[in-house]
Amino acid sequence: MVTATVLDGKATAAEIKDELRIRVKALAERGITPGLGTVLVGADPGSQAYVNGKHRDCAEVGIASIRRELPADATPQQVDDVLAELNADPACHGYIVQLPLPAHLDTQRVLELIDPAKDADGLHPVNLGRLVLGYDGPLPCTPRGIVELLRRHDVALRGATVAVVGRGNTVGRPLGLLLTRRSENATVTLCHTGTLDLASHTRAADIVIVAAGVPGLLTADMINPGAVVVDVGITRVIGPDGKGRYTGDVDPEVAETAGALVPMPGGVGPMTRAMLLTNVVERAERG
Ligand SMILES: Nc1nc2c(c(=O)[nH]1)N[C@@H](CN(C=O)c1ccc(C(=O)N[C@@H](CCC(=O)O)C(=O)O)cc1)CN2
Repeated sequence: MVTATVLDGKATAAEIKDELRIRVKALAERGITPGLGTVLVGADPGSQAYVNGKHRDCAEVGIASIRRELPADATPQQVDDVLAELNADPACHGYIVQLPLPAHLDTQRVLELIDPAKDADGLHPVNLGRLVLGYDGPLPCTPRGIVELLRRHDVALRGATVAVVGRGNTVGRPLGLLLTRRSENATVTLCHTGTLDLASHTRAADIVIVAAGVPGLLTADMINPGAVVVDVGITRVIGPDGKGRYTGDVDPEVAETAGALVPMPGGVGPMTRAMLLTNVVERAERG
């Protein structure tokens, strides 16, 4: 039985898109149409679906879409050329390279070729460095989406103890940085595969955010009753019926012990998409 309050990321993302539509109209009055570019290498069905979703979102709020697709066996030079073209295109205010890239491409090298000013995902080392230093810049979309969702649902971060499970560069590590900024002022424990006795850290936390990519990792006995739990995990598993489905890092029984739950699906994913649009609109507003 779900007794936790469900923090609905889909509904909150819809609210944010309504707000963005108004900001995009104001930009149109100044003769500016924000443009989001996507670079997709290969034909992974999941990645194709995410990229399609991003362009649907753009159409909903009035952002122009710029799509670039390369075959799975694209050479590093072909990728470099596409990035150079988007870096130079004034109609493109920000763009993303859909991850994961095929194994023969060096992801870090590719991300470093993005003009930091057009880094809509906030994953360029310059922008991660700005986050470390507390300077303004595009923020990574998933961490930003989590903080925004908690803020809009009045989950107090100031003084809260937060256990973040996962130290990846796209979610866990930047999320720890975001939550410990002066404006958020949470106290964070960043847990990872080297953490001894994970449950002792999650049980001590007011808020537990799980981004480990391990289905069902967080079980009900690992949290303080009433804690706020955020499921960031999204792993494709094959069910007993032989069909693929996505599963989160939080065991369903957690919903009986947690005070509030950000579920998967319908939580962090839609917020990630909304933050991508926000990063592009902010960039266009800065001119
Ligand atoms: N360049 C990037 N690549 C990837 C990112 C990213 O932020 N930037 N994140 C993921 C994929 N992703 C966006 O690209 C993404 C994944 C899932 C969702 C989402 O809304 N999921 C749904 C559930 C699954 C579904 O219905 O398809 C949900 O949580 O409700 C949005 C975006 C890896 N690559």
